[in-house]
Amino acid sequence: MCTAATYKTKDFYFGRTLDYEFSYGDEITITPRSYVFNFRHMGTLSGHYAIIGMAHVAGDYPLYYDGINEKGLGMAGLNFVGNAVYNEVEEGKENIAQFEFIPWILGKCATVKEARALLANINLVKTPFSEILPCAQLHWIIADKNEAITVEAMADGLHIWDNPAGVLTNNPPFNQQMFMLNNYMHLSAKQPENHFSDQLGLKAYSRGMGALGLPGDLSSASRFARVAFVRDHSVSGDTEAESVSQFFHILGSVDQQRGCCEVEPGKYEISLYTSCCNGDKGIYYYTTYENHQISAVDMNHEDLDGNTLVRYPVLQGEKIHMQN
Ligand SMILES: C[C@H](CCC(=O)NCCS(=O)(=O)O)[C@H]1CC[C@H]2[C@@H]3CC[C@@H]4C[C@H](O)CC[C@]4(C)[C@H]3C[C@H](O)[C@]12C
Repeated sequence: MCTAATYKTKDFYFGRTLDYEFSYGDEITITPRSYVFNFRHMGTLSGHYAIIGMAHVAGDYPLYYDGINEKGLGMAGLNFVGNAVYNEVEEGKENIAQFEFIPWILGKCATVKEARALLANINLVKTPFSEILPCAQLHWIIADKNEAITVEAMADGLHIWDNPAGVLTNNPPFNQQMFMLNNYMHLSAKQPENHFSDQLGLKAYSRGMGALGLPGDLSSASRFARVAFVRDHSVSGDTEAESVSQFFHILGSVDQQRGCCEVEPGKYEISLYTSCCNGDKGIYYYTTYENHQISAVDMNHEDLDGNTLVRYPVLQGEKIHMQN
């Protein structure tokens, strides 16, 4: 499972949790403007927007899971198992392999509006990256400071949904996730009033009862509702520290602890990392399951006109601030 969200204070923030039972070996990876992308069916692309994000680098190719570009456009791929369907190559279309989708959009588009235009002629194809890295079944969130969309390639075609909630999790398809939010329209951050009965002296005996019924489990639909509620009610100051802190609290509401989601005997899905990109400043913040201290890589500290990938390892290990 995974959860992605957008957030806005003074700046625009975008990030995700990556929940799985093992890591593919990821690095915070900056692709500078002159790095040459050799698209499988679309020729080469150099001279594109610079990108920073989390990627598994294979043979000098950045297989991005999530990231932002220098214009503040963000994109993340999340599991969509059983529903994602990719096509055969089609003459006259822009044929993009699933693993090329993030570089294609973030390399070429400055805004969601531009991404929508590029998506009009796209054909997401099933060409795998390699034999050992076959197609991942994903759907995507693409967002900037003004709006977000969800892209789902399914058996009945490519869906591009407006995403006013600014969140994405996994199954079921996005329109169903949005519909299920209707079930929670009575939830509130305020204390509830007794509409149940005027015969019974019911009262709020605890704080937080306005959101009683918000699902607390780890299922994709429950995480969708929970993070949508938390994000929508989030209050934060405008400073970078306050905003980043609040963003990690939003995604903290769907954090997965080892032991609660057993995927096979003795194997547990956990939140391997949580990211928070500042789209305006080009900074990639992250924490990991084993490292709650926020670490960060700033793309503007690198030469963005270069042609080789810049890679930083994910820092692990808890740093405990002993006070005596
Ligand atoms: C496992 C992750 C999703 C986690 C998730 O959602 N778990 C919920 C399970 S559940 O759905 O809730 O049951 C996904 C998210 C992004 C993926 C990479 C994308 C680039 C690249 C694409 C290539 O084609 C294959 C290798 C590749 C490195 C991919 C590996 C893996 O697939 C990644 C990490």
